[in-house]
Amino acid sequence: MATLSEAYTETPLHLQHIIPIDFDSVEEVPQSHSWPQSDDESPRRMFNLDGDHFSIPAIDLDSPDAIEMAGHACKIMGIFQVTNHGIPSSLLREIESQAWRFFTLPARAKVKALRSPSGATGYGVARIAPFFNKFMWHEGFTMMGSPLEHAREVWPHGYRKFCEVMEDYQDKMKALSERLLAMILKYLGISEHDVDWPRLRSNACTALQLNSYPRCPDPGQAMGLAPHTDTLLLTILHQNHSAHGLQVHREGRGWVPVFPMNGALVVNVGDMLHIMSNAMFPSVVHRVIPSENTHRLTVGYFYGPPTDFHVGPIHGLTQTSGQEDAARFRSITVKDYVQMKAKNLDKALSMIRIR
Ligand SMILES: O=C(O)CCC(=O)C(=O)O
Ligand SMILES: [Fe+2]
Repeated sequence: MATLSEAYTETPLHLQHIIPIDFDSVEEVPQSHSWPQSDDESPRRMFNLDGDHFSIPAIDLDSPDAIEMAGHACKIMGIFQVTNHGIPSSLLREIESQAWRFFTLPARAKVKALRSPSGATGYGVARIAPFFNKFMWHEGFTMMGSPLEHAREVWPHGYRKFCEVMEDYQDKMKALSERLLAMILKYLGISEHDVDWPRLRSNACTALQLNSYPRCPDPGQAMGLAPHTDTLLLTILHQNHSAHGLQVHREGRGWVPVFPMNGALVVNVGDMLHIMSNAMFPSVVHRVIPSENTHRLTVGYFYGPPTDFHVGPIHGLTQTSGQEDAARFRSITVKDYVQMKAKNLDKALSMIRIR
């Protein structure tokens, strides 16, 4: 069976869409990174960190209402935060410090871990970069399992700790993803049999992404991460509590900030859960705005089914006879959907929509 990494080999990237600029060497936002101000998506037009006191629901996973609250949040917004999630705060601090250790290296050291043109792991610009004609104020490091090969290039004698932390974090995030997914299925009244749960879990596609948004001389002109939805089932994001920047798009309200909450992790619905829920859960559109004062680091963990798994509206949700419940998407393998998204970005969902 193909791995998630192999699903990306069909869409090789040019080096200009892999190597980030050397953020240490720029004193102003270069043309290549300056987003048009007339554009609807312009960061300046939408820049509004203080005006709106909207906040996404925070759910205590130990609470007896956690299932109901998580399901409801998926339905209403596609995003929520969780506390009492069981991830030790020491591990969150450690992963931040390892991410910091990597991103504060000089550019010539970071490129030793550069993603290969047809690869999915390693250091580089965001994978969505080729869909935009301006570059983002962002650099990332993607892992699928052990980062050993890349880490050894960067620190020939000091890679062990980095690898240990990244592997430990992925193990714990996998368990948390399974727990959250089981809660969500329960909320939907879906039995584990209906989604072939043991198979879904057995070879899950997962990825870990360290994100860095260096301090930006003019954040109003720059875009940290352009608007997108996440591809797999669920994303769990750790953002440092002092670092704002994540925004979600809300119908009728525009861009609203997701303020970090100390110790909480952000969970959002991705395209595959949107498809499986037959569009009951929105795949939340989100983006990141850089800051003038803070170098922001975040850690995203993406969880999805195995590459050969067929993703489609869950049978139990489409069984009733009413039009409302008829399947809205055709079913597609994870591998095909990942490739379709790599080639078409936000058009991918509509390409499998049948009503
Ligand atoms: O860094 C963030 O706040 C969001 C990251 C994100 O959306 C992603 O990695 O897909
Ligand atoms: Fe995302």
